[in-house]
This record gives sequence, structure tokens and C-alpha cells, in this order.
Amino acid sequence: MQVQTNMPTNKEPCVLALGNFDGVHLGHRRLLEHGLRQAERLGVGLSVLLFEPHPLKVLQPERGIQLLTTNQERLKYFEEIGVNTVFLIPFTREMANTTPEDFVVRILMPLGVVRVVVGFNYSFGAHGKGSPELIQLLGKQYGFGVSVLQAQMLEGRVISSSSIRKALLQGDIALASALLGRSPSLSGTVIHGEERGRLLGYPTANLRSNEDILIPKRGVYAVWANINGAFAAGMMNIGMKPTFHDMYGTSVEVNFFDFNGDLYGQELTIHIEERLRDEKKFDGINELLLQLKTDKIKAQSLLKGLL
Ligand SMILES: Cc1cc2nc3c(=O)[nH]c(=O)nc-3n(C[C@H](O)[C@H](O)[C@H](O)COP(=O)(O)O)c2cc1C
Ligand SMILES: Nc1ncnc2c1ncn2[C@@H]1O[C@H](COP(=O)(O)OP(=O)(O)OP(=O)(O)O)[C@@H](O)[C@H]1O
Repeated sequence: MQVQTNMPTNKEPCVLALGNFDGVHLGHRRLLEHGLRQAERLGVGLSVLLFEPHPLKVLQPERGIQLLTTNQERLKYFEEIGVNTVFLIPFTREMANTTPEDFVVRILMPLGVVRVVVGFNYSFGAHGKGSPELIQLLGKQYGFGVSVLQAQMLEGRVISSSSIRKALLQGDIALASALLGRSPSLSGTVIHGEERGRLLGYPTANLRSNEDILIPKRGVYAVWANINGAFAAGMMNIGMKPTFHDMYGTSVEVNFFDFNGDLYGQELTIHIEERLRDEKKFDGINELLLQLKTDKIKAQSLLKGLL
């Protein structure tokens, strides 16, 4: 898969899928699969146009965006699905003010678009005024086809990045997984913690993720990661360690059951399988240790099926 950060000069014909694709969820997958079939029928490749940073970060910086995927993760999923080219175009305030027609003429046409694939709720151009109907009209005028995919649903619910964000903030891993079509994950770099974990007999990898990435609801989760090519089961705590601190920022830490080694500085992707419980303030270390033992047994039994 090619990633182009400059406007192409060769203008190879392509089918182009449009949107943010945060999370690359089931709805996105079905849209991209439709794009692949169209591309095959037309004998061209499938491209995706992505704005970087996410438009909401530029348009509503005060809201503090909470993304499901990093750029790297989105690109990995696109590659797995079979996308040929990703155009990564900077999103600026000027871009936000582009009229729908200018967007088509200045951005889409130079990409060699023969067909555009969008979802039923796609919006584009200044104030999000461009709709699927408008892009169909512009397609007729400028000579490219347009597919508008109907709303992809799961059990009566429209699949969307926002509904997945909501599920994760409520700790509903089952719902988030069903909408994503895979377990949710959280990536980050292993940093130094307070080094209390190893004294407790539960050493933890403390994770720092990109500031724009969503952290699920506080609590304890059954998780796994691929460490140096091997499956590693574990349990993760997202929280403030109330047993030890009155005021503390949120930390994300994972105790892997059968791993012994140095992870500092490593990039890890933690796959979240199930939420086990809320974080609690315990009356001392012994109570916490008893609970951790129970958590471990529960997580191990849940994760056994994944091996
Ligand atoms: C699976 C798991 C569950 C935890 N649950 C709690 C909890 O409910 N309450 C709490 O105060 N701390 C909890 N902790 C955090 C511990 O209090 C301890 O501070 C931490 O493991 C050590 O942190 P460190 O790596 O920064 O030294 C949990 C840790 C893990 C790994
Ligand atoms: N459930 C769905 N069914 C059909 N098309 C969809 C669905 N979800 C997204 N799309 C389409 O996929 C493309 C990328 O969508 P977008 O990034 O806006 O995702 P989204 O899940 O709708 O996000 P958000 O919830 O943040 O609005 C767009 O063309 C959009 O219309």
C-alpha cells in the first residue's frame, strides 16, 4: 500500500473512499469492501483520502478529540483490507472553508477519481454542507460515478465511531467489540511507573498513549498483547490507584501473567477482551492483593479461549 502526502502528478485512475474512518469499524469495512468490488469491476485501484489531523481537532479544538485509532493503526487496517493508496492531506481552516464544488475540482479531480464511495451520512466542504446527493450531482457534472452506501446497522443501531467511543467510555466492551468487528485496543509506549507493582508481586507495564487517544472507562480489564511475536495474557487497570493516592492522574497499567523482561520504551497494543470490575479503594495492601488474585484467575479463564 502506498501512502502519498503530496498531491499526485501521475493521476492514476482510482475509486476513492471518503471519510475519517476513525476505528475502521464494521460500517467502514463494508464501505471499503464495496469500494474494492467497484475498483475490481473498473480495473483500477482503491484509494482512501484522509485528512490529517482529524477535522474535529481543527474545527473544535476546545472539545478535546478522543480518537479510537492512531494514524498508524488506521493505515495498518487499510492495508489488511486491500486499499492500494492512501492520500494523507493536511486539514487546515482554509480546507474547512472550501466549497463542495471547489473540493471536487481542486482535491478530488487531481486524484484521478473515476468513482467515489461514501456512506449515507457523509458530509464535506464548508460547514459540512456537501451531502451524498450533492456529490452525486457533482459527479454527473465532472464525469465520475458515485456509490452511496446505505446505513450499516447492528441490531437496530447505526454503526459509527461516535457510538463506539460512547460504549468505551461506559466500559461496554461487548458492544464496542460488536460494532468494531474486533476487540478494542489501546496503544502506547511503556514508561516508568511508581515501581510499586513489582513489590506487590504484580509488576506492571505503565502505558502512555498519544494525547488524542480515547482511554476507556476506569476499571480492571482482561487483556492481551503481542510481545516480541508471542501472545501475552494479562490484566489492565485504568485508574487513579485510590488505595495509595487521594489525587492522581489516570494511569494505564498492565500486569502480564507469564512475561518476565524489560518493556520500557516499547510500543505495545493492548487488546481489551472484557471488563472485570470497577477500580476500588482498598483498606490496605492485603485486601488489594486478594482482589488481584481473583482478578487474575478470572482473566486467565476468560483469555484461555484465545490461545
Ligand atoms: C489488574 C490491576 C488491578 C488494580 N486494581 C486496583 C484497585 O482496584 N484499586 C487500587 O487502588 N489500585 C489498583 N491497582 C493498582 C495497584 O494499586 C498498584 O498501585 C499498581 O499495580 C502499581 O503501580 P506502579 O506500576 O506505578 O508501581 C491495580 C493494578 C492492576 C495491575
Ligand atoms: N454505519 C455506516 N454505514 C454506512 N456508511 C458509513 C457508516 N459509518 C460510516 N460510514 C461512511 O464511512 C465513511 C467514513 O465515515 P466517518 O469517518 O464519518 O465515520 P462515522 O463512523 O460515521 O463517524 P462519526 O460517528 O464520528 O460521525 C463516510 O463516507 C461515512 O458516510
